[in-house]
Amino acid sequence: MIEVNGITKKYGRKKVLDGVSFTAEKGEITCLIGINGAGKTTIMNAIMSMTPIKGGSILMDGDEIGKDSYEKITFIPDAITMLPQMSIADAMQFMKDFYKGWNEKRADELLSFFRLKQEDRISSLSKGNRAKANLLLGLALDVDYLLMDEPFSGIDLFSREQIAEVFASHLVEDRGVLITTHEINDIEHLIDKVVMLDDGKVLTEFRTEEMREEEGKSVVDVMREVYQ
Ligand SMILES: Nc1ncnc2c1ncn2[C@@H]1O[C@H](COP(=O)(O)OP(=O)(O)OP(=O)(O)O)[C@@H](O)[C@H]1O
Repeated sequence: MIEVNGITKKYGRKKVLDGVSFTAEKGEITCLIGINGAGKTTIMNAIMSMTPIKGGSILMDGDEIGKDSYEKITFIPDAITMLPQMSIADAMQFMKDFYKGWNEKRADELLSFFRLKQEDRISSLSKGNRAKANLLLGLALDVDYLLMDEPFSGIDLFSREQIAEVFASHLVEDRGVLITTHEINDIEHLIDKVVMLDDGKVLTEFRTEEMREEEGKSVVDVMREVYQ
């Protein structure tokens, strides 16, 4: 489990995270929802130790996050970080050379699942295929937790559906997924837990099934109540 306990972050005098706490369990998809500037990316960066936090703590499976955590977690940013002149095959080879946890079998499976061609250059890919290649590179790593920043951002309906399908498949298996998204409609049925943020604070945190069964509300219903 990833436990975020009361983290605080300031940029200059501006408090961008103000005592944020939530948990993300293994085997579940947890979704961070919030309007632009709510603090979603800053939380992801804090979990990956890419930005220092001022107060609070972040634990993974009971231990404070540190350099050993990188064996267990990966961050898939909203844009592919590979050089444009690389082919998908080059990018996969790069990952294989640099990451112990590269799972070649899963990478090949993802390649055919997304119908990507190894020989295609990153620069020649459509936005949707670039997002899929980006996901492939992260999902093929044998880690327990996957952090994904806006995997659906700016891509067409069919690509979004295909990406959503991967979340429901064995390719994610029993790993813990923490995702930020605005495109809640495509994955609402797949999400186990929602954390709604505004202005650096958690407004509400709930399990989607409980919300549906006990209050008869969808995630979008709760979003309307909370943000409007
Ligand atoms: N390097 C930085 N320097 C100063 N302020 C920053 C920096 N990075 C982020 N911020 C501010 O921190 C706040 C939270 O930003 P963050 O990117 O985490 O939000 P977000 O919820 O991910 O937004 P978006 O949906 O637009 O990606 C915003 O007000 C942003 O302007």
